[in-house]
Amino acid sequence: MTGDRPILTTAQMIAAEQEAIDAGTAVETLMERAGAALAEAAYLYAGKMPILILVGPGNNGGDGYVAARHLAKHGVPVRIAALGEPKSDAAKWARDQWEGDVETLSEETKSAPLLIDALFGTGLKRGLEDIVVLILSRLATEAHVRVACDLPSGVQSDSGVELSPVPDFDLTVTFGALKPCHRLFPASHKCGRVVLADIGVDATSAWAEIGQPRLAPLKPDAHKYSRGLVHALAGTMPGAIALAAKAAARSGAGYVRVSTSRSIDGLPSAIVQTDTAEINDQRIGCLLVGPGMGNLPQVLTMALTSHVPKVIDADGITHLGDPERLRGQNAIVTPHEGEFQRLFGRLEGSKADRALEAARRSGAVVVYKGPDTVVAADDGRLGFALPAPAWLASAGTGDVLAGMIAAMRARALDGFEAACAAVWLHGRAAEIAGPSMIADDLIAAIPKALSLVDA
Ligand SMILES: NC(=O)C1=CN([C@@H]2O[C@H](COP(=O)(O)OP(=O)(O)OC[C@H]3O[C@@H](n4cnc5c(N)ncnc54)[C@H](O)[C@@H]3O)[C@@H](O)[C@H]2O)[C@@H](O)CC1
Ligand SMILES: [K+]
Repeated sequence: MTGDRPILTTAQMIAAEQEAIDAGTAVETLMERAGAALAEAAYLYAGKMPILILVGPGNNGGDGYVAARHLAKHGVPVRIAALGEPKSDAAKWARDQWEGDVETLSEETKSAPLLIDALFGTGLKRGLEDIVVLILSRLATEAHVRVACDLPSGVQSDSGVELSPVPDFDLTVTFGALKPCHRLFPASHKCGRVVLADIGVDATSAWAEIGQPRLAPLKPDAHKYSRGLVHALAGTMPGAIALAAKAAARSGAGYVRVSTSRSIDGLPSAIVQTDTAEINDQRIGCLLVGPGMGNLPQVLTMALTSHVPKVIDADGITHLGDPERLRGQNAIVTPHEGEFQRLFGRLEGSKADRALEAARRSGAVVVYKGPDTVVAADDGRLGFALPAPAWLASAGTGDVLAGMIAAMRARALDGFEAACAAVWLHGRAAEIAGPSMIADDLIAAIPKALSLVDA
């Protein structure tokens, strides 16, 4: 995912910051850049409106003091309300640079049209005290625009979990790199727009946001097999495999074939229906099993005898039973939460940790679906999807995703890249299809989503 925006844990962020400090950049310089970026982003977003900045005791609060100084230069009234005195040297430095008053944050604190939350960032250790939650919630409700410094206070940076209730923000300005909480639910849906400011810290990681895929353009001498043959195995519910097969075809597979014991109505004539399995055909770029498979575990067992790359979805996952069956299968599995727990049990850690552990245990690429889909590979790569539209939660959209992944895999992307490309395109197709879409409309929107990537 070269070029995609890296996502750093708190430990990685501290290490990156330390590297910059060791190379000669003072921590105050980093804070100055962060606070200036926060001020600029807030000003560009909200314009000239009176501001209240809430500052905490750590460096997140330090960023808030710096931002106040920069915003005051624009001639807007800026007030600061502090939750305690600054504790770190850098935050004390930032406090000393601020020439205005500092109020004590309390139930009496008056709101302002623009609220900037610089209470806590990556250093949050526990939930906010109840009284602070209440004050923050009131001030957020009374503001017209809410901006979070680095991340909303109350959010645990590495997991996206809310350690205490968090209001909705319009904008989050983060520094150096995205953090897992910007892309993991529920925090991902509280951040609003996320602006990433460069503060001169070198951020590299095997974790990244899933960005726009780079698909090789079609070669002039392309033929149907070079574009990829997707072979789908039907089961008891043909509607689901029909959706997946159509999605594969619309995603650019050169040839889509469905093995089925009875004719499936409504499949385009371009999708070939066959009553033989043909799973050992060496031309197959990707085998697709699971959507609508129903209670026919023998279909999965047969698929697992084939050596071609495969996507295993839905009932296929349910019937796997043991993740070890995936080892050596060159497989991509696409569980939602319930299927994930059935296959891998209740794993520890954040969704990112769980996805990676599942990939290590199975050797498969794991597309762990939800409002915060992540894609994990057993070599440690982890992709975080952009927040997907909520209207994707409807019947058949998972079958469509499985078909899209199969098409990307069949065009010879590696399993991880194929899954990331399909997840990105699926999200964009959903945006194009709009709030009242059904799974069929999502398929119809795939060509427009593909045109965004110029493939
Ligand atoms: N890592 C980096 O490269 C940079 C980080 N910066 C800022 O620094 C922030 C991290 O700063 P810190 O590590 O000082 O952490 P924070 O500012 O998030 O807070 C840490 C302080 O809050 C206290 N604390 C934690 N949870 C609490 C709770 N629930 N109630 C009361 N007190 C609590 C801690 O004891 C500590 O004193 C980032 O979020 C970012 O805003 C920027 O200044 C620029 C550079
Ligand atoms: K904050």
